[in-house]
Amino acid sequence: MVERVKTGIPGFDEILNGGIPKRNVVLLSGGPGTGKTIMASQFLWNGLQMGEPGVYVALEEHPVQVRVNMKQFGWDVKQYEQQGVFAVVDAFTGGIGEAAKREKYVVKDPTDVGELVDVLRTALKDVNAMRVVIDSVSTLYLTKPSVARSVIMSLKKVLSGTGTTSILVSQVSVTERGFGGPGVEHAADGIVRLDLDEVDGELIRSVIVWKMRGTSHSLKRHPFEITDKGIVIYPDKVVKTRGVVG
Ligand SMILES: Nc1ncnc2c1ncn2[C@@H]1O[C@H](COP(=O)(O)OP(=O)(O)OP(=O)(O)O)[C@@H](O)[C@H]1O
Repeated sequence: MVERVKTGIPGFDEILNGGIPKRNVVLLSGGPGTGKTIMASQFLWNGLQMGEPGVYVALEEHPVQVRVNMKQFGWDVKQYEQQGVFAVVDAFTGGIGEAAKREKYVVKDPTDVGELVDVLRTALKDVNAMRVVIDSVSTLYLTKPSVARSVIMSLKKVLSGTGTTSILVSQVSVTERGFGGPGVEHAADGIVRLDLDEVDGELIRSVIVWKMRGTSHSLKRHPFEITDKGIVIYPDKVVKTRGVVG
């Protein structure tokens, strides 16, 4: 039987038939404001509650902001950082600024994937990470799409070498049907896509598991909500092209 990592996100483990197969590198893809960062943070926080250490690689936001954002959902990671079971890798500031000086894991040149991999490897080892989030991988190849696959493969090597299960956040534009480009999509073990669609004058959130190596899973598009406790997916409901059918 395949070993699984429970996301603990209400409804998500159900549509994954029990959770993400261990060691999978999952691309979490979606347009702006679809809930990628919240879902990825919730995955890490739930891991901490289950005694599974984690690492958050911040490429899009200041590490201080990452902690503030998580706290808004009641996910205060401070004590876990102090205990050494959670780490934020700062791949955002380049070490510039007063707040950045207090960060333990800093990537001096965030465009240098080699340096990022080295700092990540240290953080993974220090906290004995079982879960990792990279938010977002798109930042690493935005200006050079041709290197996307090699970037993902370098990350995959360090991640699978340590036995972690990971979520790589992938940003796509509102109109894009794909998940972040062919190199990335084929290299990932799983693809989960979040969407935000206007239906009858209202934005509807939905999630679909496009692929997940090592398991069967729901092939349906399920509605979800963002609450003040995080994401809640409705596994018994399906979103059709227009409107929600219960
Ligand atoms: N407490 C909350 N309750 C309900 N919805 C919220 C709450 N906080 C944030 N949201 C919703 O979540 C959205 C942001 O989610 P998130 O930051 O995860 O998006 P994202 O997919 O990472 O976007 P981007 O790629 O633009 O960074 C907001 O636009 C808002 O609609």
